[in-house]
Amino acid sequence: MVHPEEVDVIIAGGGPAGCVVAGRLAYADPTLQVMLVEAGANNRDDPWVYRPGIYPRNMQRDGVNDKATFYVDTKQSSFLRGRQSIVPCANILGGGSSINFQMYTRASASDWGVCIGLGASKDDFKTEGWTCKDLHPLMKRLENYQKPCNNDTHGYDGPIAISNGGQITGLAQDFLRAADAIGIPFSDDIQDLTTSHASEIWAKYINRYTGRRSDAATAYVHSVMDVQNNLHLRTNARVSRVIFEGNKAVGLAYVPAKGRTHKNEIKETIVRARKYVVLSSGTLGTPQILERSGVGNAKLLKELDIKVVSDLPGVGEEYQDHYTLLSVFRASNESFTTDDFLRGDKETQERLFAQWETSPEKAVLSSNCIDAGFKIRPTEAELKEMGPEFNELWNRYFKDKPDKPVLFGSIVSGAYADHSLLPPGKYFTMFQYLEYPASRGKIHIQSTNPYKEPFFDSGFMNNKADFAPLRWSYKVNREVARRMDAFRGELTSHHPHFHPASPAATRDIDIKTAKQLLPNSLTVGIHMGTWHRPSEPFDPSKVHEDIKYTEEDDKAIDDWISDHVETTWHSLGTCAMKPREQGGVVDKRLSVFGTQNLKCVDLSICPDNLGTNTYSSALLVGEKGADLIAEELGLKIRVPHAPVPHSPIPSGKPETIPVKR
Ligand SMILES: Cc1cc2nc3c(=O)[nH]c(=O)nc-3n(C[C@H](O)[C@H](O)[C@H](O)COP(=O)(O)OP(=O)(O)OC[C@H]3O[C@@H](n4cnc5c(N)ncnc54)[C@H](O)[C@@H]3O)c2cc1C
Repeated sequence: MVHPEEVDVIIAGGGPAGCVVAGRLAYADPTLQVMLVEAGANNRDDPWVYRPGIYPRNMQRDGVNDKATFYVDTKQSSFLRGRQSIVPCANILGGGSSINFQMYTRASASDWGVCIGLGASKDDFKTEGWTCKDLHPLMKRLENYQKPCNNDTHGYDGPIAISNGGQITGLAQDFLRAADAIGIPFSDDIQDLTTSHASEIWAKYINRYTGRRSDAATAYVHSVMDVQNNLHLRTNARVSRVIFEGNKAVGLAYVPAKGRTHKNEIKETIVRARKYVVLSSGTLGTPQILERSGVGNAKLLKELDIKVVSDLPGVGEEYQDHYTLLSVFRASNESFTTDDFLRGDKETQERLFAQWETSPEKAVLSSNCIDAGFKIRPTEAELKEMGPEFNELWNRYFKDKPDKPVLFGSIVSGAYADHSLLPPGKYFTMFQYLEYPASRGKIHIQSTNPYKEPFFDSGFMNNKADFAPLRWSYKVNREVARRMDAFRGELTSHHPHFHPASPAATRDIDIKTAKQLLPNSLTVGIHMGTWHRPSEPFDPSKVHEDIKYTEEDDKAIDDWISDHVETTWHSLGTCAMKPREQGGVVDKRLSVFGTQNLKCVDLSICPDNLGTNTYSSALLVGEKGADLIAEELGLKIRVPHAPVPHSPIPSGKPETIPVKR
């Protein structure tokens, strides 16, 4: 079908937020013409999208798998000891929801504003209409929650499936018991918007009946395109700029996804929008489109010879993320882990792929094998050891907001690593996320050419306050790991390099486990001085003492943080919703200051960080944006949404949302 040259609403970027806006508006009124323009490929029926367990492959950067764009720090960072960090970002319909790790969490109530169950009034978004109380009905509207639950904060009729997936590994239960032993109690549900120090079986964006990933395009866009013909999808099309008449947005220009044209000419296609242009190209995409269109810091725009439509110095500033550290541990040979599958063992792969085809409702691949996790806050004693910079932040930001965790931790049943670099054996990985870093970065275009890389400064660790909680995080996670029954040592390459004589020095696989792994080896356990420091053999009744760290050990951890801290892929904040004079880019209705008919609807609008894996928040911002636009168009959002397609349904099970008509 030829695409229309004019529609009512055009949306740039098909990530979670863009898919919600496109799907909700199109479904609300079948006469409304809506177009969604996405730079990446269509995700529909792509088995490398919908099978949950293959998700690590999405981070392969091999020139074939182009489901992600990799943003690299333009300059070396002194805060990272001269390193340039890399932030992968989705480049496919569904955005992050098509490639992410599918971990389900939700932001704390005070991240938005005062909410049910939370005593004090805390309001990080500081914007009318955006308190947790305002947003809670929308949080419920998007969820098809498939776990047993003893609170009423979740939703059951929405298009996004949330469940435990096909299986929960034994390592998860082991982790929960060990976490409890160091003072992190188990809870049924820590995603109730207020719990900030407890552990749980960690839910996933996976449909428990079909075993498929619950991505936003399938839930919101394909569902509508299956039953109506007013939603026009254009994929492999990169939006270059907004078309303005004066300061009124009247359309979009897009170019082919790859700049391979003759003589590198820019071949733009223009689509006009009668009512709204919506930018949903994500935290790193949206500010670039705005700047190419003349919305941004006037000084920068003039330097690039771009006509200024609205002078907004905040565009591209205040980039935020969560910071990940991961430490890898040896697991007992009896443990179930995904290592053989990820390593490429043929028999294991054939078996697990076949299992997913025949029994997706209970298959290993119907899971991300990230089955348990916790949110934590430091104790008074721990705070004393965390230095003045973090204590200042604590007093200002965390102390009076008891619903805010400082860190998330979760266990992966396998090594989240390149298996070609690992010795044989089984592993588990401790993921650790700093939820509210004080550091900030920025992104700005360097050219009007949409194919030219922008200037990017992740800003990772450029505020000293972020070192202490990450150092604490490493220690806490190590204490949990050491107390697990499956623990068989530390993979020393994936830990800080402590002095070999330090009692804190890491110890690798114990000799008994190594001999089981390599029974015919002539070298297991040979004396090689400091090269070989095996763990003690496993003793189920051992009582553990916490490891003591010296100043020198702490310095080794800080260096390791600088060398290895990474993105959590949770970018937000570059087009903040706050007053214009404070660097704001959008108002409370998500309209871009100084323009007409132009909205930003994605995580770039967050004025402050959100303590969560951010898919839930991107969906929520999309739901809120859809409501605001629908209201202005005089429409009402229809619930439940169009039935989510799952065809071909592998097991013959019907869709999970029973649609009553
Ligand atoms: C590898 C990875 C793992 C993650 N793991 C989790 C997890 O386990 N749990 C969780 O909750 N969250 C996770 N996230 C985060 C979550 O997926 C994101 O926060 C969420 O997708 C952000 O939604 P968004 O709509 O703001 O933007 P995005 O998802 O970034 O979507 C933006 C879309 O716009 C498109 N685009 C960009 N520029 C243009 C342009 N010029 N023209 C047209 N289209 C454009 C992109 O291709 C993309 O599809 C992960 C993200 C990644 C990348």
